[in-house]
Amino acid sequence: MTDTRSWWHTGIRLPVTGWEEDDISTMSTGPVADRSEGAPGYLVSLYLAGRDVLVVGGGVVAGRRIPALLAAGARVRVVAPQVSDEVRRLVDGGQVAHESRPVRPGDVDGAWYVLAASDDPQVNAMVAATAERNHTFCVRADWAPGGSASTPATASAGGLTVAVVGNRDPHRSVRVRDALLRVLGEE
Ligand SMILES: C[C@@]1(CC(=O)O)c2cc3[nH]c(cc4nc(cc5[nH]c(cc(n2)[C@H]1CCC(=O)O)[C@@](C)(CC(=O)O)[C@@H]5CCC(=O)O)C(CC(=O)O)=C4CCC(=O)O)c(CCC(=O)O)c3CC(=O)O
Ligand SMILES: NC(=O)C1=CN([C@@H]2O[C@H](COP(=O)(O)OP(=O)(O)OC[C@H]3O[C@@H](n4cnc5c(N)ncnc54)[C@H](O)[C@@H]3O)[C@@H](O)[C@H]2O)C=CC1
Repeated sequence: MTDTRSWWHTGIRLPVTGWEEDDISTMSTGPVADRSEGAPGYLVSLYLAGRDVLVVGGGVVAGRRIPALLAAGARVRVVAPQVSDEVRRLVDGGQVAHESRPVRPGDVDGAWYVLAASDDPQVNAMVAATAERNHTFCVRADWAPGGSASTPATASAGGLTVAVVGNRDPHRSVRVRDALLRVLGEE
């Protein structure tokens, strides 16, 4: 049995403790709405040194993003039943903590930033909705409008970092990022 609480600006009901499959139907639209209205993101640079970051899922997307989190000094905790060889190497090397099990809502507690990168949309929806309730920014890897943050295509050169984020077109963002990197090289 799960206690639920109305969530003020969407009416979505979120579990206060525990999480059952049945809860998902009440939250699967994710935290929502404004994103589809085309408002641009407000760009910031997160200083994550010593701060807890939760990564849900330990596959291809997690493996691509965790190195950048570690480079920023984040304390990365991966919760996933299985991890890729790349993530396994980071776990074995002591660079990230890993809990080998399905994620639970309480895992979001205390995180400054969350990556919902499992391959199960319902799980990502639960994680994004729980992060929303906690006022923790969250990227949802399978369906960006359901999250509250996006991962830009980035590169650093000459003491500058460029970040390109578009409208869910990562290949275009990568092309523009690479073009900007050439400009940085000439600067
Ligand atoms: C919106 C955003 C939100 C976020 O996840 O943060 C998002 C969303 C989604 N991406 C999807 C697919 C892919 N994305 C990539 C690659 C990258 N995606 C990245 C960022 C972002 N991706 C965010 C902002 C993007 C922007 O607005 O510009 C990059 C730039 C940064 C990074 O990941 O580090 C990185 C390039 C890194 C580099 O090369 O340097 C690849 C290629 C690959 O994996 O090799 C594929 C495989 C398919 C393909 O090839 O097209 C899907 C569909 C998932 C599905 O099919 O279920 C969604 C979901 C959706 O659009 O809702
Ligand atoms: N945003 C982006 O840039 C991209 C997004 N995607 C999307 O992101 C998702 C993940 O993609 P990949 O990393 O390629 O998948 P993957 O199959 O490599 O890894 C999935 C991970 O999720 C974990 N997982 C499954 N159920 C879980 C649960 N209940 N709790 C915690 N972890 C759980 C698995 O153990 C595994 O570690 C997919 O849904 C895909 O659609 C895919 C490519 C790029």
